[in-house]
Amino acid sequence: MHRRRFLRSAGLGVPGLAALTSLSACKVGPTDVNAASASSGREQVIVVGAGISGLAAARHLADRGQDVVVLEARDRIGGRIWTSEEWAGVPLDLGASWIHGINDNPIAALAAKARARTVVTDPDSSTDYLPDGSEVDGAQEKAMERRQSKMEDALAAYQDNADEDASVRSVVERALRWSALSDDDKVLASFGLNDYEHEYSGSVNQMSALYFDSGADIKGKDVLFPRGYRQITDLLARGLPIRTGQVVKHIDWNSRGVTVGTDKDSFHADQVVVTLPLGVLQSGAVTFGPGLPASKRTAIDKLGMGVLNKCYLRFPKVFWPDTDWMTYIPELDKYGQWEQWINITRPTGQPVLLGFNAADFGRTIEGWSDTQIVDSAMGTLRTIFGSDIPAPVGHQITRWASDPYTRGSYSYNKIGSTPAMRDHLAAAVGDRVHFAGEATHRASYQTVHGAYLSGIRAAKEITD
Ligand SMILES: Cc1cc2nc3c(=O)[nH]c(=O)nc-3n(C[C@H](O)[C@H](O)[C@H](O)COP(=O)(O)OP(=O)(O)OC[C@H]3O[C@@H](n4cnc5c(N)ncnc54)[C@H](O)[C@@H]3O)c2cc1C
Repeated sequence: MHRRRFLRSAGLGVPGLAALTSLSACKVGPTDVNAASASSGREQVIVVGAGISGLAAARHLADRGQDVVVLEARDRIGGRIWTSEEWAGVPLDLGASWIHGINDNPIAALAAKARARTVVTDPDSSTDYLPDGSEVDGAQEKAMERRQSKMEDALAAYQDNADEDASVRSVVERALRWSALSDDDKVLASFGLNDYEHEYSGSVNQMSALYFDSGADIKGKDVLFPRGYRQITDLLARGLPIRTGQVVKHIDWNSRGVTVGTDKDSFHADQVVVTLPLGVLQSGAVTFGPGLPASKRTAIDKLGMGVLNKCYLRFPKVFWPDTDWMTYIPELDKYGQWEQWINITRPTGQPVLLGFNAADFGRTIEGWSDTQIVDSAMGTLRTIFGSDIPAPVGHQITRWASDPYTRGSYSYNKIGSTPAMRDHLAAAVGDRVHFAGEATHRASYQTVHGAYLSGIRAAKEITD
């Protein structure tokens, strides 16, 4: 989730529209994705995974006349794009919400093609609350901005001068002379550290100070989809042969071709595009024969898979301000808990709040029951808005780290990793096995557009 309100970001620029594939020349007519052929014949290309990168690759290949089949473990497409229809008339995104930076963003072009309505959210439209629930005033906000600039300057100086990596936390604590800070100052600085965790999904104890922000800068406004992000994946998937409920177990290749074995079938093709999330690759749930090159195995081991979880709460009425964001600065013993909230009322017209939890706390609460999570969220909301606020009438909660088909939310740069490792992750093996997915995009990892562009890149390795 990219929301740099207090912090400046530096970067390289988002890749342009050139890669946007044509949607007009579907090779196969419109079909229900689940109704694709049940045979396991030989295709030219197998795509593993029906997330945005796999769909982008398959779309590109099918539009250029390749026989392609997409194998997807889940009973739905979209992967980390997942629009819940559980509450009638209120589609909610449990994975990605935003197009981050609409300027030159291929997803913005797809949204226009899908005629999908978007709503801008403004990181500066925010109400911020202190540990006791009182609102941050102008002077306090200025002080926070100064502190956070200091943190960012310390990290930038480290990147310029250090030749050894260290954690974001250790560099910041050293620069702020942590042990000499008052508890109040530590509370504010901790809030700043957790902001990095919400942006990059890794723990600041493990995030690389040298490379945590190595990705591209976000250009333009952030927009979200009141009718859900699935409009984008549905558009890309139209007419593609997609086999859902196929859990890939092994991918083997030799000079004659590729065999992909699932829990049900065996598929054969000339080439395969693998879009398994980094967390799945790390888990070893899918084996590769005759084995992956050492550089790719190192990249899989060293890059980090972070966590960002969502908790939607639906109330009988609105009791919060009409800013897009609300932030809460907790006491030190509640580090990282319920610090960031977004007001879903404006996009949906419904009294719904969305609370985020990232990194360690985001991971910890996956072991809690829904009731425990909602109680914990309500504790923070009651501190801010008082004990007489209504109880929620519904909730929807994600547990991305426990999900066997992603094992985390998105990749981040962990101590010991380097940006070049993303290129190693992306590299084809033996001209038969191609790799895509958000973690393989050096400039725009962590994003939908990065994943999309990686799928196009992998497909072009086959067609160009
Ligand atoms: C909570 C959350 C919020 C986010 N917010 C944003 C945002 O606002 N904006 C943004 O740009 N990005 C956001 N992201 C990141 C974005 O969602 C991802 O970068 C992007 O969707 C990843 O696409 P992908 O194709 O690489 O992977 P995925 O979408 O994960 O696709 C991989 C596919 O492979 C399938 N698969 C896994 N294992 C197997 C197997 N063994 N056999 C067969 N299939 C398998 C999975 O089911 C999945 O469908 C968010 C992510 C999360 C989790």
